[in-house]
Amino acid sequence: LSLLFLGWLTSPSAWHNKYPVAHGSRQSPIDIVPHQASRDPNLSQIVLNYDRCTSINISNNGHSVVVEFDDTDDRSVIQGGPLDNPYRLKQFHFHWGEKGCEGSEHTVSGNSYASELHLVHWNAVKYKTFDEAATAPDGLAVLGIFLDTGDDHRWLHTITDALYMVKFKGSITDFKDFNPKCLLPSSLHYWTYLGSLTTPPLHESVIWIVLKDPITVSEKQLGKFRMLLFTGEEEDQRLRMENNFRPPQPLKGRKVRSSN
Ligand SMILES: CC[C@H](CNC(=O)c1ccc(S(N)(=O)=O)cc1)c1ccc2[nH]ccc2c1
Ligand SMILES: [Zn+2]
Repeated sequence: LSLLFLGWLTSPSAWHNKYPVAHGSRQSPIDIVPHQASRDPNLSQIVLNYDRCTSINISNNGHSVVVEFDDTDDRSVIQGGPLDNPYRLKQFHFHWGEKGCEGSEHTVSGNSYASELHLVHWNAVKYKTFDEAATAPDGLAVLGIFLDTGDDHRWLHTITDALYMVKFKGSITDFKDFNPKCLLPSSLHYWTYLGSLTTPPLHESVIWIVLKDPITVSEKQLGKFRMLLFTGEEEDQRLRMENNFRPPQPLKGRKVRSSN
C-alpha cells in the first residue's frame, strides 16, 4: 500500500526498526493459556471507581477511536488487584479486525476475539504526567475487555452513533457524560501480567489486567467501527480502519497470574 510504502502506516513486523524495544522482554499483547496461569490468593479483586468520571471527547487518532477523560484529579480510578496505587482513567479505545474471527490483541489458548477494548490508566501517585508514567515500569495499568459477536450491546450504540463524526484521522468531537462502566462484563475475574503499549512507542510500562469474560456486541455494531478511516480528510487514498491489532508477542519467561 502506498501508505505502507510511505512508512506512515507501518506494519507491526516493521516497528522494531524505529522502536528496538519491539523485541524487548515484556512486550504486549500475549497469548494467555489459562491452565498455565498461576492462581494467586494474594491477588485481591480489582475495584473500578468510575462513578464520577468525566468523558470529554471522542477522536480518530489514525490508529483507533479514542474516548478521553478528565484526569486532572482522582475522579475515576482503578485500584486493587496487582496495583499498589490507584491509577487514573485517561482514555479508552478499541482494536478490531476485518471479519468476526480476529481483531483482539490478546488471545486465549490461541483463540482471538472479534475486538478488544482497552481502558488506559496512569499512576498519578508516583508520576506527575501521563507521558512520564508512560515510560515507567509501573506507570500504566490497562484494563483489557474482549468483545464477542452476538446480540446488540445495549449501551455500545452511544459510541457507534458518534463514529460518523470522527470518520477521518485527526477528527475529534465532544463526547460528554459517558461512563465506561456500562461496557463491563458481569464478572471482574482477570489475568494479569507485566507488558507494554501495543502500539509505538511500545513502552514497557503497562501492568495488564485482562478480564476473562467478554462482552457481547453485534456484527452490525462492530461493522460501524470499520467505516472509520486510517486516512485524513485531505488525503486522496481512503483506507478503512480495520485490523488495527498487534499479534501476540513472546512471553520470554513472564508469569501470568489469575485472580480467584
Ligand atoms: C507515550 C505514548 C503516547 C501515545 N500512546 C498511548 O497513549 C497508548 C496508550 C495505550 C496503548 S494500548 N493499546 O497498549 O492500550 C497504546 C498506546 C504518546 C503520548 C504523547 C505523545 N507525544 C508524542 C508522541 C506521544 C505518544
Ligand atoms: Zn490498545
